[in-house]
Amino acid sequence: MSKKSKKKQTPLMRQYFDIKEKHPGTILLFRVGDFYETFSDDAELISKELGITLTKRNNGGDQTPLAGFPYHSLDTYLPKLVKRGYRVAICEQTEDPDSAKKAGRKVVQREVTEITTPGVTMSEKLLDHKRNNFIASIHWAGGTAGIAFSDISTGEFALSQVSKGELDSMLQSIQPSEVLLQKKYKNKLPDEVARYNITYIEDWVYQGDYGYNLLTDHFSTHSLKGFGVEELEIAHQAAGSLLHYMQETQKSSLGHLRRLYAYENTDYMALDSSTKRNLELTTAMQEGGTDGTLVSILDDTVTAMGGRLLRKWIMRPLKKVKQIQKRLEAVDWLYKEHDRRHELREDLGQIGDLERLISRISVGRTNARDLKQLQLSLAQIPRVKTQIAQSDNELLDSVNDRLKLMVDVQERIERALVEDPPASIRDGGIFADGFDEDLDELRDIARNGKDYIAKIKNDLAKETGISSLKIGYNKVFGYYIEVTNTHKDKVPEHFIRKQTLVNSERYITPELKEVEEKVLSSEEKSKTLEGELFEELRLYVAEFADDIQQIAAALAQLDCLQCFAEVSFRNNYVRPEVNDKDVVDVKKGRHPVVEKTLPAGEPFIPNDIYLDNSEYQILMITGPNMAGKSIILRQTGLLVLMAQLGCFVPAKEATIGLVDKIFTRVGASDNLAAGESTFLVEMNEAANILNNATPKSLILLDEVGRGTSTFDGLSIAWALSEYLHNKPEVAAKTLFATHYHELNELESRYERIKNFNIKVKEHDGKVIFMRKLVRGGTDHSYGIQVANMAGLPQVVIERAKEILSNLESHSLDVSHDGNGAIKKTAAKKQAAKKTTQEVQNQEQIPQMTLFDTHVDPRIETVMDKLEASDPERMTPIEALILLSELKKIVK
Ligand SMILES: Nc1ncnc2c1ncn2[C@@H]1O[C@H](COP(=O)(O)OP(=O)(O)OP(=O)(O)O)[C@@H](O)[C@H]1O
Repeated sequence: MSKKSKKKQTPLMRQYFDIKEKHPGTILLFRVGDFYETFSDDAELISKELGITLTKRNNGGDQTPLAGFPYHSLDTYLPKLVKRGYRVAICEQTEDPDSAKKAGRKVVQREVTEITTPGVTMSEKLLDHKRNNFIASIHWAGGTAGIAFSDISTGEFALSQVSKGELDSMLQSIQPSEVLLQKKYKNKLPDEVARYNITYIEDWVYQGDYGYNLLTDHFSTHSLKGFGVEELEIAHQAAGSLLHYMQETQKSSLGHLRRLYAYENTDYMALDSSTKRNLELTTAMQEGGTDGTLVSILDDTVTAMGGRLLRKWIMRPLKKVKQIQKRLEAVDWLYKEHDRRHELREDLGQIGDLERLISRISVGRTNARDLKQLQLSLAQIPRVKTQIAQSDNELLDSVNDRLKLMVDVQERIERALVEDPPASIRDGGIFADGFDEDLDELRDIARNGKDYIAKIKNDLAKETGISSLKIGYNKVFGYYIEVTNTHKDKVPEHFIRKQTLVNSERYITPELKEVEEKVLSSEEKSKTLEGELFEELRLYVAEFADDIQQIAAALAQLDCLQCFAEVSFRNNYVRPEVNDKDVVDVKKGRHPVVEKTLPAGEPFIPNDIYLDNSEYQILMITGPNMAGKSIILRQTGLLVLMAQLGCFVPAKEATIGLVDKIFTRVGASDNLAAGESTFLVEMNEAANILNNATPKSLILLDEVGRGTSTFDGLSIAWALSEYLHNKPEVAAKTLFATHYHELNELESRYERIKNFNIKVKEHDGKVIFMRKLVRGGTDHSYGIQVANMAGLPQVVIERAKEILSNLESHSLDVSHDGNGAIKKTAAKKQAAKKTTQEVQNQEQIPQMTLFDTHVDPRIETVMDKLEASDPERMTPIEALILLSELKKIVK
């Protein structure tokens, strides 16, 4: 805005644009009387986003667009804007119009008091009580990313340094609602962060000692050694910039951010981002909600803190046998103690969200109800302690030790507040009678003002002997004493004459004025005093933020443990044996989610899985589409993961040799990252597995190679299996589900590869799924039968059968996927032959007669057409047209 145009503006608009300029990238809600107004571009934006009428306001001759809403609608509109990813600054009037007038100002002073952003908010309307709301900041140096994240609503603040490759998985665990980056990345956004809501910060915030100094200032420490994060220098910049941003937006001290901790990955099982997604731990792959996820089955926590911790646990299963056993033991005790567990659930259920309560209390965005809830929650602690006191269990004992009673805080709040305080801290009525003498007096005066004046009147009448003395009130003098002229001579000297009327005189006395002052302002004063007392109480409680945060952490842990016990009991899970050995042995295992979601009357068929590093390292699992291959794979992954969470598992018996990492690669069509080639995604994931697996890992490969031609895919799958078998450093336990029956050949060549299949029966041309994993390979796909069951037009099915039998009678061992689509084109034939040849030369695999070179050329054309078609997307008419085209070719 040029100076000239500034000159023309009205004072209010000038003030608006000045403040707006200081808060770039935010929507400025500008308080004008009882309204929050927006102008110019902001007005156009919010009118569109919130469906509010757009009007115009005179601005020094110009018309500026204007849109606003009443101040009491802030709670409705603010969350809407922030949920849509906007940052919103609230600009309040910081003085009343009278003071402005007295000071000769044309407009009242205004100030931005708070900025709410997707990642920095205390608003309950924006927060999900069972989820953290993290904001992260990232700083890259060389190949390392320093990352810091915080949830301002709970006081959590952590930092870490990871390789570029690990960053994606880390962000996946944290799922930040906002990511801070240096401005310099604006035009070259790194891939790992592209899908997040980015806020760009001035480059200097990430430079030099600024961040480090800001952190040490905030924590009042000389260094960060005490937090064990001194060495994480790259992450200091990230943590510093994050603190800078949070301070800027909150405009408060953030006293509840008490510690920094290093978010280390080494103590936890590694789950890369695709594994977290594929195993559907907290987010469903299809709709993105929680239905059908592991957390939807496991979460029966009864506190918000427990709910949030559970999500963190699920994203970071343990990797140390001792720690896992400790959790299992605690769960076991709670599992067996049914009565105690039920009572504990009741007691915990009465406890409010201590983490968020103390955060709000610390930053001052709170009210008396929060304090009351804190008190009532703390009052539950003795009951909780009693439930676990008898456990004689290491973990539960440690929880018990950390549950301090906080008697002083409780008593102070209890004494101070009324039973059911109001939501507002401005209107009084918060404090109990008897808590504060001055307040009692003020309330007494306000309540009994008239009695008080009457008493004074009686006292004065007695004192002066003027029985007709009256006390009256008018707006000019306030309270006054009226004495008729008859008694004028009895008026004592300390009466001050104010007015002479025909028959009487009016007086005041200092005592009367004092009382008047008290009566008239007692209500206002008592409100102000209550405000001060509240602030005092709030600050007193905020002093205990650290203790309360620790209690919250202990309660969250206890809640998760009882939740595992409850869920395990209800779902008939068993306690797994977790050890350091190299065997995963599950008897009658079930898929925790699928067993709950099958249609009524359809039982889940349990299966055994045995994996080790000496004989059963790679299980090659074949079976028709829909047989249950993917389910077996995922179920094994989830079972291992649950065991390492310290939860019981859906099985009859389970021994889990510790797994350091789980990798998954699921079928190409099951998971398509937008815009990326299916095959490329698949190969990236496969490469990641081969580069990072160890003999302690568990790999779940579902139809690797499906994204390319049969020969390429088969060759890759073959070579990959050999690599995992032959290379000792990566010889991980592997489940390999495949449609390539040719891979069954591997069993005879490699000692630790074993064939399994999921049994089906054929009856009247239909497939009956037995869902049983049995030893041995298969050589039949049943693809056409499954297509039939899926409702493909009969004419297509019949023709497909004809083509298949033709192909087979031509000894054309063409590999086809389960839907009958033939995977071969003339152009690819040469390349495919070459690939096979190369594989054969290098590895001397047995001769596979995949293609007969004496194929009728018409078949080639049919095959091309079929390959180009997608029966799943075809309408019956399109299928018929294709069929008649095919017929013409082979005529
Ligand atoms: N053990 C089981 N008990 C009962 N139902 C099962 C079982 N396993 C799988 N199912 C059912 O079969 C369906 C298909 O299973 P799944 O997706 O694992 O098949 P698939 O062999 O991987 O198929 P495709 O090769 O087409 O991907 C599941 O959605 C589930 O409803």
